[in-house]
Amino acid sequence: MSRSVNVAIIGSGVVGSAFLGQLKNLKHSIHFNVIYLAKSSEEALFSKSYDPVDLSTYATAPTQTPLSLDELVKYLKESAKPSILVDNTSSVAIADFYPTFIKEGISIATPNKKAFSSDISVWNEIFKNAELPGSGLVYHEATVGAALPIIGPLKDLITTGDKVEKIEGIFSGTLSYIFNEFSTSEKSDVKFSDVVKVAKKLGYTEPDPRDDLNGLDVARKVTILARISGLEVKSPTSFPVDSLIPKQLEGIQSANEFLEKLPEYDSEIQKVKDEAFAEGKVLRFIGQVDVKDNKVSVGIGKYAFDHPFASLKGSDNVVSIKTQRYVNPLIIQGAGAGAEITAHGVLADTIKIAERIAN
Ligand SMILES: NC(=O)C1=CN([C@@H]2O[C@H](COP(=O)(O)OP(=O)(O)OC[C@H]3O[C@@H](n4cnc5c(N)ncnc54)[C@H](OP(=O)(O)O)[C@@H]3O)[C@@H](O)[C@H]2O)C=CC1
Ligand SMILES: N[C@@H](CC=O)C(=O)O
Ligand code: NA
Repeated sequence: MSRSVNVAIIGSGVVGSAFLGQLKNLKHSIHFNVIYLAKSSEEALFSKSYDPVDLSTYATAPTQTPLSLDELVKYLKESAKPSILVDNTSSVAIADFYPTFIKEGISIATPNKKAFSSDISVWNEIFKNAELPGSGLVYHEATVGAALPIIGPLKDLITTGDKVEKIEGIFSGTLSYIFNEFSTSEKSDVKFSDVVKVAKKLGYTEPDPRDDLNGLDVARKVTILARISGLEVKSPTSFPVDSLIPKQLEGIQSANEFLEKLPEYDSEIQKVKDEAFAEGKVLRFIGQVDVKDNKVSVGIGKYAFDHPFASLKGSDNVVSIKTQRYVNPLIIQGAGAGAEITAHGVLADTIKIAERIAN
């Protein structure tokens, strides 16, 4: 008989619905039995008898109120098979519950950065519990650079005895696009506020572009990489993070009003771009982890026209990892955001877990 696992999925937004599509079409020797699907915080599909959720009809099938997280733990523990929780939300409440899921033997695959990049106490509890006998596994490759292989290879290097010296990269698909368009090796008069508006129109930004421009998303990714590399980063606000939101616009309520007023501040960032251009450099929004000097930072950096970061295209991410073994840094580059790209990273993690726990 083929091996199988039970799967509980939370969230069916941009990444979640792509994940459900890929899982529906998955061909694998292990059977993935979806016994719980919370489509949103209001609607869930599950049954007391653990009948599989039909992924062809989930969008229109009748729903129930989701289980509380305590109830979900109980429901999964009482199912006859090992279980994987796939968290495709950005919920802090769910992230704060990861230590409990793991302690109770439920494994986690997720692109949700919150648990790994908030207060260090949650991180410590997750990885302390993951060492307990019978605990669940935790895979979160898609929390940095979507499916790009960053976390897995970094952990492999460290586990096998390498020492990370410096990690530097462009970790935001949105800010990559914005700076790749705004600051180029060709002279251009394109305005920062216009590029932000186009990025929003193309669907690259968060619904409120300030959630990209404030640098916090990059700070979260950098926090994760710094912690894996051995630095005790307290939180994503415990180190310098440059915000691209002009000080004068910080108090504004609506995203639309913010976008209307942003052109008034174009000259500030234009000046920085022109100065860089005069030096033969472009601007890029980068995250840096300097393990040797115990320093983490997020902000605008200047790179020579012939530097690999300067020739980045579209919304690609790029990460440079310098270690004792990789004296010439290991460079990982490619799409670091998007529904299908992120979903396949989460599904690949789900499969990796299943290969270890299915019975
Ligand atoms: N989009 C991308 O390119 C990338 C995304 N990620 C990460 O992936 C995660 C998902 O992103 P994305 O799909 O874009 O975000 P969305 O906002 O599109 O989707 C999140 C979904 O989660 C649902 N949700 C929130 N809380 C709960 C809950 N308690 N129970 C059930 N459902 C809930 C929301 O529904 P509702 O609000 O209606 O309850 C929403 O549909 C995030 O953590 C994001 O940071 C990572 C890499 C790239
Ligand atoms: N908004 C993020 C998406 C995933 O983390 C990005 O632009 O990279
Ligand atoms: Na990744």
